[in-house]
Amino acid sequence: MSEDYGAYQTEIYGKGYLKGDLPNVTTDPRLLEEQARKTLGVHAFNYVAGGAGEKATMDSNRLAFRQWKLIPRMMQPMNNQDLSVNLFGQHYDTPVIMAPVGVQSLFHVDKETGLAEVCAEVGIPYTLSTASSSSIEDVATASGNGKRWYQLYWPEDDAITISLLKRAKENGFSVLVVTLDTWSLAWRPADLDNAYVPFIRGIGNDIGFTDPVFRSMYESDSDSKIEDNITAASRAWIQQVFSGQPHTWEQLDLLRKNWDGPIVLKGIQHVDDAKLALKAGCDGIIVSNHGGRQLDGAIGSLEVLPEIVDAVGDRMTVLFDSGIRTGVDVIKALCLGAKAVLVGRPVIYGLAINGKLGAKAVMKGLLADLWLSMGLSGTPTVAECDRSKIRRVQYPGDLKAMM
Ligand SMILES: Cc1cc2nc3c(=O)[nH]c(=O)nc-3n(C[C@H](O)[C@H](O)[C@H](O)COP(=O)(O)O)c2cc1C
Ligand SMILES: O=C(O)C(=O)c1ccccc1
Repeated sequence: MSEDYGAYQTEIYGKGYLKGDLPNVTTDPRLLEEQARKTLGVHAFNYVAGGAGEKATMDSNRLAFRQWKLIPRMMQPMNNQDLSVNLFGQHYDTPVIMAPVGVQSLFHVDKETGLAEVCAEVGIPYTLSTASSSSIEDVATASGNGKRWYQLYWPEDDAITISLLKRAKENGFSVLVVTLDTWSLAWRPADLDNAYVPFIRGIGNDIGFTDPVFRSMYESDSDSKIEDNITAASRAWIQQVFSGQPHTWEQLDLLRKNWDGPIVLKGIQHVDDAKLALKAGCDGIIVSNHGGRQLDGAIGSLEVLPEIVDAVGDRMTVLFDSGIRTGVDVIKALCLGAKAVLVGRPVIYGLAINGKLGAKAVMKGLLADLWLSMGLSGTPTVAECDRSKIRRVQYPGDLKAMM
C-alpha cells in the first residue's frame, strides 16, 4: 500500500489555519511559470520556458491532454490508493519520474545535487542529464539510496561513451535513457534573440569535464588543461555530444554491449520507430517530443501514445512525457497505456522559486493531486487506469481554456 500522498493537502490547510502559513510555491500549475519568471534572469527563464519555433508543439502537447476526459466511477472499494508500479522488474513507489533536465545550476545553486536529494526523499527517481552542472559522482552521493537513472547524450567517440556508461553503472544509476531527438538543438527564438545558450559559456559541461577519458583525449590533443581554456574545452565537448549527426540504429549495439541494465530510448513519436526500438533489443521507450523544445509543428505527444502502446506495449515498457502538469494528466497517460510518466518544467520552476524545497513542494503537490484524483476517479490503483475510464471529446472551448 502506498504512503498517503494526499496528506500533503491536509498539511497545507492545517499550517494555514494553525500558523497562518501559506505555501511559498504556488499549488496551481498554471501559475508556476509566472512565479518562476519573477525569480529568474531572462536568460535562464527563456531557456527553461522556451520551446522550438512558434511553440506549436508545446501547444499541441497541452491541447492533447485537454481533449481526453476521464469518466469517474463511484462507490468503488477504497482501501487507500496504491500508486506503485513495477518497471523493468523493480518496484517504484509512484508512476512519476523526474525528467532529465540539463544545466540545473542556471535555475538555483541547489542544482542537480539538491534536486536529486529531494527526489530521493519524495520517492521519485532522478534522471541525470549528460548536460549537467554537477558530476555523476556528486549526484550519486546526493541521491543516496534514491533510485536514479542516467540520460545519455551520446558522444561521437566510443571510448568516451563507454567511460560515461561505466561511471553511471558504478555510481548506482540503474536505467540508461538514450535521448534521440536532440543530436542538434532546434531553432529556439527566445534563446536566439538573447544569443544565449549555456554550454558554449562552459555551463552544463561538468560530466564531460570530469570524465577521465574526455580529459585525457582533450589534454593530449590541445596540449593544455581544460581549466586553462574553458571556451575551447566546451567547444570540444559540444562537438562530442551535439555533433549535428544522429547515431544509427545499428550503433545501439555498442550501448547494449556496455550496459547490462535496461535501455530506454527517449523521443519516440512514430509507431515504426517504436518497432525499431523493439527490434534493436531495447527494454523501453519514452514517448516524448522533448516538451516541444525540438521539432516545432509536431503532433502532441499524448496523441501518439495509444497507437504506440497498441504496437509495442505488450513487449516493452512504454513511458511518456511532454506536457504533464497535473495529477489528472498522469492518470490520462496511464489510462492510455503509459507505465509511468516523466515531468520536466514544473519541478524546475519549483527549483527556481525556492531551491530544492521548492522542487520538493511541486513534486509533493503533484503526487497529492494524483493520489486525490485517483480516489475521486475511482481508479485507486495504476492497474485500474485503463481505456474504459477515458474518452476523447472535443469541446470548442478547449482551445481557449488551454494552459
Ligand atoms: C530546461 C530543460 C532542459 C532539458 N534538458 C534535457 C536533457 O538534458 N536531456 C533530455 O533528454 N531532455 C531534456 N529536456 C527535456 C525533458 O527531459 C522532457 O522531455 C520535457 O521537459 C518534458 O516536457 P515538460 O517540460 O512539458 O514536462 C529538457 C527540458 C527542459 C525544460
Ligand atoms: O535544452 C534542452 O532541451 C536540452 O535537451 C539540452 C540540450 C543541451 C544541453 C542541455 C539541455
